Amino acid sequence: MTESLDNLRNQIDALDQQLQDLLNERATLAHKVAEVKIATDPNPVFYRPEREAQVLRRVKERNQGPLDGETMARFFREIMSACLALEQRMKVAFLGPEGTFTQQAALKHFGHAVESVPLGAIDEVFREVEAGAAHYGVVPVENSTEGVVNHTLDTFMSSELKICGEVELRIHHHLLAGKHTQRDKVTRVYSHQQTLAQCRQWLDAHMPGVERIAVSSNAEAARRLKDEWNAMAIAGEMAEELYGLEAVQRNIEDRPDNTTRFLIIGRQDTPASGKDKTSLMISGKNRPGLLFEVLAPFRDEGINLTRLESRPSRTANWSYVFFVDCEGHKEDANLQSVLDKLEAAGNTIKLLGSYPKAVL
Ligand SMILES: O=C(O)C(=O)C[C@]1(C(=O)O)C=C[C@@H](O)C=C1
Repeated sequence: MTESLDNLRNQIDALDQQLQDLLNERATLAHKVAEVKIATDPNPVFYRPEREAQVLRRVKERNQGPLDGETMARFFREIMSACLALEQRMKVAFLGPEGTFTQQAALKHFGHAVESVPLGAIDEVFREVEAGAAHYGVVPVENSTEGVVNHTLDTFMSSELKICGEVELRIHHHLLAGKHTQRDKVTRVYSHQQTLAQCRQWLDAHMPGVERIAVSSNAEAARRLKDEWNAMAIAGEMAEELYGLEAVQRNIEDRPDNTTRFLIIGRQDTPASGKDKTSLMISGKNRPGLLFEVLAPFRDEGINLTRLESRPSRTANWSYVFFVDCEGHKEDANLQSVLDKLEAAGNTIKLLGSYPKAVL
């Protein structure tokens, strides 16, 4: 016999009560953790990315369903976010304005119990964290279609901040119209230059005569539709909602798996979480075989590289620095050995940080 609706709802009510009690019990423990941190450290660090990554990984591993592991991890993401806010409310600077994908990435990584602060440029995000005006910052670093965000890599050259996390976000772009847009008279489309590039084929096919105008962010593109009747914007859902726009066509990105990676930047090193990545900047004297020599120790130690980029060094023309991402933590013996070998060969190494691999 099927159970009555009332009976099932009574059972849900009882479980909700238990869940609520347990959540508050957990929050009380997090509060005690904060007291221990304050008592044992003159500069206590409340946000612990390595611990959060371990908790989220465990949630996914032990999950039995029917809810899937990803969904369950998102619940725990928010639970820890709220617990952390009881210890200290995090101020997280991001590449704004409100409604950017970077803000979406910040909330995906930290949960919603943080204060997110929009800033106008990538280097402003770095400076805000360096000055201690924000605890952490979030900046884009690469897109699966368009490649690296040069400005972010270049800013690391002049910053002592550490990478303490990464976030990946599936990026969907929508063609948006404002309340006043006359859809048959559109002569221009606004978006960030990276977005225009990610939608190039779609725009060629569907809006061939329309001028593409690059602006500072997708959110800025969306904002402009407020006072323009013959323009459209390309932006994501967050900007669409924030600026009250209407989607004319959804998901116009050329590649359906279009993904952007973001970095979390902070002032502290992050201990090992068990599944980590390390980012390095390596420069050496320009000579035949330099790149080969730089890469050989990684091969010898069996360390997998996940990214390799070269950028002008900005110290002399035609000299370059290599940005290398690899698996492992800087405290791992084999990575230590790579760093020793590279230094012994006269290269300059800047450790940009070891941090947990993205979990969500
Ligand atoms: O374990 C800690 O250090 C905590 O502060 C607790 C907790 C949690 O809620 O589990 C909260 C914030 C930290 O970023 C990591 C974990």
